[in-house]
Formats: sequence, C-alpha cells, structure tokens
Amino acid sequence: MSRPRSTPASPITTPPSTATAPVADAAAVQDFIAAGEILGSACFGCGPDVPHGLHIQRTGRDGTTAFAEFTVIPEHQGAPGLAHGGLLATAMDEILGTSAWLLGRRYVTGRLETDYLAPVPVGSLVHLRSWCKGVDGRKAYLEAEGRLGGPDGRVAVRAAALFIEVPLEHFTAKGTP
Ligand SMILES: CCCCCCCCCCCCCCCC(=O)SCCNC(=O)CCNC(=O)[C@H](O)C(C)(C)COP(=O)(O)OP(=O)(O)OC[C@H]1O[C@@H](n2cnc3c(N)ncnc32)[C@H](O)[C@@H]1OP(=O)(O)O
Repeated sequence: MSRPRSTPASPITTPPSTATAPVADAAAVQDFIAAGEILGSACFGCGPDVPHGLHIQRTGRDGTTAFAEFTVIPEHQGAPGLAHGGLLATAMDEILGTSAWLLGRRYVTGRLETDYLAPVPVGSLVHLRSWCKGVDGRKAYLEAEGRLGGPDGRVAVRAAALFIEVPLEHFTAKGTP
C-alpha cells in the first residue's frame, strides 16, 4: 500500500507555473459584512440559524490564511460514534471558501479533493485552517486541514481545492431549481 501523499492536491488543484502569489485584500473584512447581508444566516457551514448546521466559528486570519473551529455533534454522525465524511468535506469547503474570500473577490468551489487521515469522534472540537497557494486569472488554488487536540494537533482531514471567481450575479440571480 502506498503512503499518503504529502499534499492532497491533484494536478487540477495544483497551481500552474503561471500562478502568482496570493495577496490578501485589506478591505476583505468589510466585504465579508456585505457578503453576510447577501448570504444571510442560513449557511449550513456557519449560519447560526441552522439547527443542526456546523456552526463554524471563524477565529482569525493571517494574510490569506483563515482559522476556524466547530464541534461535531451527534447529528453530524456517519459511522457509529464518528463524524460523517461528507460533513467533514463540508467543513473543508467552508474554511477554503473563507480563505478564498480573504482575496477580496467572490469565489465558488469548482473542485474539492479531500483526504481522510484519522477518524473524528462525535464530540470533537475540530480546528480548521486554510490558505491560498496561488492565483491564476479567475482560478484560486487552496489547501485546508482539520486538526484534533488543538490548533497544532493531529491532522484528521485535509483538502485541496480549485475556486473560481464569479460575479455578484452568481449569488443574486435566481436560476431554475
Ligand atoms: C458575517 C457573515 C460573514 C460572511 C463571510 C463570507 C465568507 C465567505 C465564506 C464562504 C464559505 C462558503 C464556502 C462554500 C463555497 C461553496 O460551496 S460554493 C457552492 C458550490 N459550488 C458551486 O455551486 C459552483 C457551481 N459551478 C458553477 O457555477 C460554474 O461551473 C463555475 C464554477 C462558476 C464556472 O463556470 P464559468 O463561470 O462558466 O467558468 P468556466 O469557463 O466554466 O470555468 C472557468 C475556468 O475554471 C475551470 N474550471 C471550472 N470548474 C472546474 C472544475 N470543476 N475542475 C477543473 N477546472 C474547472 C475551467 O476549465 C476554466 O478554465 P480555463 O478555460 O479558464 O483555463
């Protein structure tokens, strides 16, 4: 059996040689407030009004690196006593999206790749971190991880993603359900 790769990224989520270093936008926090007015409080990842949502709390940022945490509750269970893998991918998506928005533009997930390295028991406090590795036109290349036992504890889940910049209308225009 081969060992896990040192990065979760496939060629699709690896920045090409033409990518530039990410630059955090100082106005992004203000943009988040405007984004919050659009997104509301119903986000499954971070919305406070979703009864069994993840209730992810953003705890800080450093450049384009975003930090957050959430607690796995019984409603998040998959296999007995353990967090559902899809739910952990959702947590990765949320923290990746937060890092992408620190770039000061509007991004959505185009591709999400997730590695599960250790089981996450119900009751765990999961420490999330995400950072941007590069930007190439509308594409942003990001990675994320979720740790147990503290912000520098064991990595239980990690992800790589390609985010695509979109116009405001992506969120405001109503398509056909
Ligand atoms: C107090 C309140 C605080 C608020 C604080 C806010 C903070 C904010 C936190 C947000 C936290 C939530 C984070 C959740 C984030 C989601 O979960 S977003 C929801 C899930 N994602 C979606 O719904 C996206 C659905 N897909 C689409 O809408 C469209 O496919 C896209 C992604 C916009 C792209 O469509 P398009 O604009 O027509 O562009 P297109 O030409 O197809 O693609 C552009 C380029 O990207 C490439 N590409 C696109 N998709 C892919 C792919 N899957 N694989 C490879 N390449 C791809 C294309 O090949 C193309 O490449 P080039 O030809 O330019 O080289």
